[in-house]
Amino acid sequence: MKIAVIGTGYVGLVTGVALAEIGHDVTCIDVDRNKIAELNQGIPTIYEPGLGEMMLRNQNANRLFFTDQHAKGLDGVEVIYIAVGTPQRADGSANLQYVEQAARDIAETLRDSVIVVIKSTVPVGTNHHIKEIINANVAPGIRVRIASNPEFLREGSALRDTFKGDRIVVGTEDPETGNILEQVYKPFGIPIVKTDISSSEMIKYASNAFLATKISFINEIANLCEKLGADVEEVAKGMGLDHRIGTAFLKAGIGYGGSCFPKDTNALVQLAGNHHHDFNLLKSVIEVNNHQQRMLIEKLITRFESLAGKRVAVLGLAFKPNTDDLRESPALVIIPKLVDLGADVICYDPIAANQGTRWISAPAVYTKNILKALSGADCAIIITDWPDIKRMEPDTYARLMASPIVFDGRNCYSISDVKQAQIEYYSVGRPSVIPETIH
Ligand SMILES: NC(=O)C1=CN([C@@H]2O[C@H](COP(=O)(O)OP(=O)(O)OC[C@H]3O[C@@H](n4cnc5c(N)ncnc54)[C@H](O)[C@@H]3O)[C@@H](O)[C@H]2O)C=CC1
Ligand SMILES: O=C(O)[C@H]1O[C@H](OP(=O)(O)OP(=O)(O)OC[C@H]2O[C@@H](n3ccc(=O)[nH]c3=O)[C@H](O)[C@@H]2O)[C@H](O)[C@@H](O)[C@@H]1O
Repeated sequence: MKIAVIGTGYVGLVTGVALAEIGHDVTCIDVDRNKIAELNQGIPTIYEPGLGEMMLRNQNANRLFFTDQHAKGLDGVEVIYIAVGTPQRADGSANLQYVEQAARDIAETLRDSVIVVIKSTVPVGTNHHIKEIINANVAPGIRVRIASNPEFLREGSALRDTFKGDRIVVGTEDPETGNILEQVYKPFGIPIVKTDISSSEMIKYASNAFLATKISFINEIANLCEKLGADVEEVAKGMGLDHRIGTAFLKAGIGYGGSCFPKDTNALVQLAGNHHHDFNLLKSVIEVNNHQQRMLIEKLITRFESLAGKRVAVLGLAFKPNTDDLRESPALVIIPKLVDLGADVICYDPIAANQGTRWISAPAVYTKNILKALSGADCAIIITDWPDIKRMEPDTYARLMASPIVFDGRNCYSISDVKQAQIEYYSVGRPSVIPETIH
């Protein structure tokens, strides 16, 4: 099938590449000329393991094209995906200006009837609003059908999530549109949930809000474990083995970040409020997360009388491993606060180090060399559980640092391993380790 994808951010690019990989003829359109130029040279504009090879293979097979010209990209297509951003407005609601603009661009360019699929995460009611915009601007006689098809991929495992996802959700106004999209997706062999448009839009927000709730729940349990002498890793394992609960998303830590959980939970609270529904549970989930992101700093302040002049190594900038994305990363809260408290901050990230100065204005040094970051440091803070950080022997901290005091926001090491290394260790929801010699 001939398909266009509007937007080549994370979702648009992965969607375009995956649809080409299963045999469709795909053109991705973006208004960002620099991105299109890079993509046309076979350079992926996001960091995602395996994406570059798949992209190039499909470009070489003439199944995948990139353009900044809507007229060229939309010519003769049967299905158009909208995958542009829906960032958060100051009041927490979703900013729909890019989706609305994409709808106007489509309407002004269309010459034939099509199905417009909204893949961007949008509040309930947006698909109907977008259909109205298109119908108001499209040439007479052109029939546009609309469909909601939310995306569930995770950054860093986007290809696996796309090719081996649990379900594909398709919300339509009529069964025929649902059947056509079912054909588009058939080669993936993933169960397809066909539903109405409003339910489909809500499935996306409810899923992200539920996952965020699981994380804030286990983080609250972790905070309680610290006070009561229990170990949250043991608790999560014991809970998760009950199939009704499940082990996924029960990893306690420094709080969730990223481009979606924070924005989508806020947008759902706003949407509820607009309909006179006070979503108290979700408001608490957000509050718990905001506190969790500051929790390591509180521990640091309790441990040190003053951070003035202390050399602090921050390990990890990205909001999670396998991405260079810093959006809503706890690093954005923690690093400026450390600088404020007078610390001399050096930050390590294997992939995102060169993004540091773009995102954080407070003065800090950024490096891709973990040994350089740790050498001579007075304490270390782990923000991202990158595999190389997790693989590092705990006694490396003792060997390299001026004083091996580690605040681990991701529970990277087992308590028994840490006890064998001569380091002082504070993690999340587990007993602290303070070697005899330090007492
Ligand atoms: N990033 C993620 O992992 C996931 C994101 N989502 C949702 O998918 C949507 C897209 O997210 P991202 O890919 O992260 O967005 P992004 O902000 O990284 O990229 C959006 C792209 O759209 C382009 N664009 C904006 N207006 C345009 C227009 N009128 N015509 C052509 N291109 C245009 C921009 O230049 C940009 O390249 C959002 O609603 C997000 O909530 C859903 C699941 C996962
Ligand atoms: O709508 C979206 O954009 C996407 O948001 C999340 O995906 P993503 O943000 O890429 O990453 P996750 O792996 O879900 O992690 C989000 C945050 O939660 C944290 N997390 C995750 C799991 C956990 O057990 N504990 C925990 O603290 C991670 O460290 C990270 O900061 C969802 O998992 C995707 O299904 C969804 O499509």
